[in-house]
Amino acid sequence: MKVKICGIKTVEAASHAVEYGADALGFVFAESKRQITVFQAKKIIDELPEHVWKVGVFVNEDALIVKEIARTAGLTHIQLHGDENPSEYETIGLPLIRSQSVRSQEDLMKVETIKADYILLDSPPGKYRGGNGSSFDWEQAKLFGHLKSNIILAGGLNPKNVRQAIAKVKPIMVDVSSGVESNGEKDLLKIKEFIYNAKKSGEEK
Ligand SMILES: O=C(O)c1ccccc1N[C@@H]1O[C@H](COP(=O)(O)O)[C@@H](O)[C@H]1O
Repeated sequence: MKVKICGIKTVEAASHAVEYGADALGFVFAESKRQITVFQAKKIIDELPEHVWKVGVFVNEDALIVKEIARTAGLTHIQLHGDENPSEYETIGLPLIRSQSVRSQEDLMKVETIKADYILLDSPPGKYRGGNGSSFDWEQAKLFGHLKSNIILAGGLNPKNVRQAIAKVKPIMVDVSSGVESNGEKDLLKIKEFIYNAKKSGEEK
């Protein structure tokens, strides 16, 4: 099971997450309490090992701006978390992760039409387009990861529920932001516990 820790804002949180086994780190360039600048992201990314995915999270940002941010910061993956058409971002030349809110089976049927390298299942937007700490009914997406091999599960995950979520949906990767924070900041113990619990639930894909 692969793990992405999103909303990274410090070298300390990034380096500990990698030490605990994170496969991917997310840097939010969209409107969010976790938003960082391209230069803050670059400073962190410059310290990271090559194998770790450096994922830029964007909401309805112009493709040329995304490309420039990706080049400057050293991103390896682009997460589109708004209403974007992924085909407009293909020329960036990086793997694309497209979010899909899950309210119903109809939402899951839309996944078939999305042309992206990875599909990220998330709860519907709250105050921000993502990172709101609320989960959707995983029963809706039961065993969806067995139907498609590129599913990332997100939305309200935390160290206590991640194993149950993985068992239900069978994703290739889990993604968390709010669930590994205390008082609005990344909590190193929660990050460690989340990664341990996710990796322990097996299902290497
Ligand atoms: O993390 C954010 O602040 C954020 C802001 C805007 C778009 C996406 C964002 N993060 C993504 O949201 C989901 C769910 O996060 P949470 O665990 O429920 O807080 C996840 O995919 C993050 O990558």
